Amino acid sequence: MTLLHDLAATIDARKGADPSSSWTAKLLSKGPEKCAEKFGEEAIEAIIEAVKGDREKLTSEGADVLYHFLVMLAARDVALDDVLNELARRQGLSGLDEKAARPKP
Ligand SMILES: N=c1c2ncn([C@@H]3O[C@H](COP(=O)(O)OP(=O)(O)OP(=O)(O)O)[C@@H](O)[C@H]3O)c2ncn1[C@@H]1O[C@H](COP(=O)(O)O)[C@@H](O)[C@H]1O
Repeated sequence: MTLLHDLAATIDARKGADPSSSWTAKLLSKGPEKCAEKFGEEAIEAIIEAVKGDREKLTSEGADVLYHFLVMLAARDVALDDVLNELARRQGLSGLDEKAARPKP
């Protein structure tokens, strides 16, 4: 189990929990659209710090992004392992080669 797996398990365990007891439960109770919106906000905050070049704030915002990404996945019942398996499938395949092999319109 990695830290991300532990966090995903904690997030899953918050499904249906009392929204007043946890931020995750509160966010999940608002539905997948709200979870996606929050992920988008966090991504934009990370982008701003990346553009500014503030490494410390980008690190902190990056953690927010990863956490809220996992919440967004959980809200749509997508398992972290499914995303990791997709990444594993792509391992060793150059992004440039993959793009060149796409069917031409
Ligand atoms: N990693 C996180 C994590 N990262 C960020 N957050 C919360 O995400 C919320 C949103 O952060 P913001 O700074 O955007 O807060 P905001 O109030 O929306 O700010 P504005 O948009 O209003 O400016 C805050 O309440 C943060 O505390 C997190 N909340 C929980 N976790 C993990 O999830 C676990 C379970 O948490 P609970 O569900 O709260 O028990 C925790 O033990 C942590 O491991």
